[in-house]
Amino acid sequence: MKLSANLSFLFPELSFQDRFQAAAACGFHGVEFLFPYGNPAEEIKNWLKEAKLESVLFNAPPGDWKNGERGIAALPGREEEFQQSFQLALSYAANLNCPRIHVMAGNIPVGYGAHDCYAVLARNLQWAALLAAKNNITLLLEPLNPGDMPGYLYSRTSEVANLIDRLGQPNVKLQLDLYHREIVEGDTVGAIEQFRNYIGHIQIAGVPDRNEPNLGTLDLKAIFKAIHDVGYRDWIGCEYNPMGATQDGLTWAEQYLDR
Ligand SMILES: O=C(O)[C@@H](O)C(=O)CO
Ligand SMILES: [Mg+2]
Repeated sequence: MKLSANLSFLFPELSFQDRFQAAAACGFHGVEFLFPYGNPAEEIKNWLKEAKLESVLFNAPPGDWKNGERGIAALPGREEEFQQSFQLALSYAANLNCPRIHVMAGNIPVGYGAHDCYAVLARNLQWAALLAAKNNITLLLEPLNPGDMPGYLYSRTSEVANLIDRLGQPNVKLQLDLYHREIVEGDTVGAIEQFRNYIGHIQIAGVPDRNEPNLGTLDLKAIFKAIHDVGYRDWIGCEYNPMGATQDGLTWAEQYLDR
């Protein structure tokens, strides 16, 4: 298992910069984060280099996060802003040598239905996928549980799989966050098997509290077996809120970390 430290969640007591060295000291070789845009890409590139870490994943700009926006890729009337912000994400990806970008669809706006949003999202993704392909980048779509993300366009795995089928772009994939999956639909092991061919990235956290994956109801043994058995050998993002010091809570991951 290749575990990636999600630096937007882990090491919350440290500055964003210091989280890179902390992840390396815990034995991670890859890191991911939600939004890198508060720092110049060159700066983050140096932090990665100094800590000998790979950049695994980050999100395209989500719109006005503080005021509740959770992505703009599916928002009618925001197409130009989407294209500009996606270009910014691409430039960060090029600088950080990051092969994955999570594109957040957004919440269904008042006055529109899911159907309108899917039409906008499909057009935006067709455009973005071609551009990303030229840069060897995979775009990811992640079903999110409505408790954490009320109003988000999709929460079910099959909704994203159907969209991926309709798009027919080989570099648009599913970001299967096992925490969201378990909360919304359960049968997480079944999802790993059923949606194997759609998966471009996996994330993990304990259910239902989003702490360490071993705290809660997830059957980690069965999950790791399923991930192995379906032949997934890529990154698994540790995207959870540590109960205490991050390094103390990594006992569940001991065998997969280089320390
Ligand atoms: O699961 C999550 O919350 C993240 O992976 C994300 O990208 C949206 O916040
Ligand atoms: Mg996630």
